[in-house]
Amino acid sequence: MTTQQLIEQIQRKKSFLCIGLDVDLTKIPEHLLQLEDPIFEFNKAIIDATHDLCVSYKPNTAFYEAYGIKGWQSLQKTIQYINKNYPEIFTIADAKRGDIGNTSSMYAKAFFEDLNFDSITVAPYMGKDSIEPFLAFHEKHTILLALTSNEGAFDFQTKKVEEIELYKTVIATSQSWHNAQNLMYVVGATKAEYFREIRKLIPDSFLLVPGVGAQGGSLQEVCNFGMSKNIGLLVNSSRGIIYASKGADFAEKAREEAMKIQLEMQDIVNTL
Ligand SMILES: O=c1ccn([C@@H]2O[C@H](COP(=O)(O)O)[C@@H](O)[C@H]2O)c(=O)[nH]1
Repeated sequence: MTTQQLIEQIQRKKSFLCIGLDVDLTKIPEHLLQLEDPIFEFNKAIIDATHDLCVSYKPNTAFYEAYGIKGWQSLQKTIQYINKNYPEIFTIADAKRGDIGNTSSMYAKAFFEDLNFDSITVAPYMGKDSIEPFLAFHEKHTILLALTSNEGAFDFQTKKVEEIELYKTVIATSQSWHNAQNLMYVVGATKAEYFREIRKLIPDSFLLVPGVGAQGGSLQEVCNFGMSKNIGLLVNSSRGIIYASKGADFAEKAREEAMKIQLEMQDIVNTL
């Protein structure tokens, strides 16, 4: 998917919501556990109930890898279901990969070609040659961890190296890499006060923003400091939406939670 197609979808739906599909079998309704593939059935119901309110789904691969080969099959069925039924949706494999070049090429093939995701999250720690294999893919997007939502982000990411905070060096340096136009960045909603500085470096890049909902980040603050002229944000909530109810009404309740966020986003989009 091109960035322009993503922007058009945001304008059409008046939403920049990304719903995280982080399926934990201990948290889903019990009646689903009797089915052949409970993870896929859960995702399918959530997707059918929310696809018009969001522009993106983000399965975190850990929640699938944890269930071995069956988990990978559920992930594959989920992405195929989205691509077939809701092709306008921007899909994110939250896999946080990155390795020496030839290994990164294989990760890129796995997620972009075999699974056919639109994007993948990657860790910048191994540098340029670990990320450029992902950037080489046409109409695919590589989402670099810049300033993450967790407390541990302060251990390294905000530390200064030669007077500059590491997350700023990651952002500025990565902009010089080949095909840097295919980069997006992860910035946590819990770090809203940093968005103004980040926008000075990358005024137009898309930011994936996890951390509203269960982690307590504020959508309004993120938008105040982080919005670009084309919105430029994909704000993610996972647990806050998909686990709104453990009963038979789980999909309906997930829709209600997604709609609360989308209505807030609609007001924000309308002010542009
Ligand atoms: O900085 C980061 C990077 C990734 N995540 C991931 O996003 C979701 C958030 O889930 P919630 O349930 O809405 O808290 C999850 O998959 C994280 O691994 C993040 O939270 N922060």
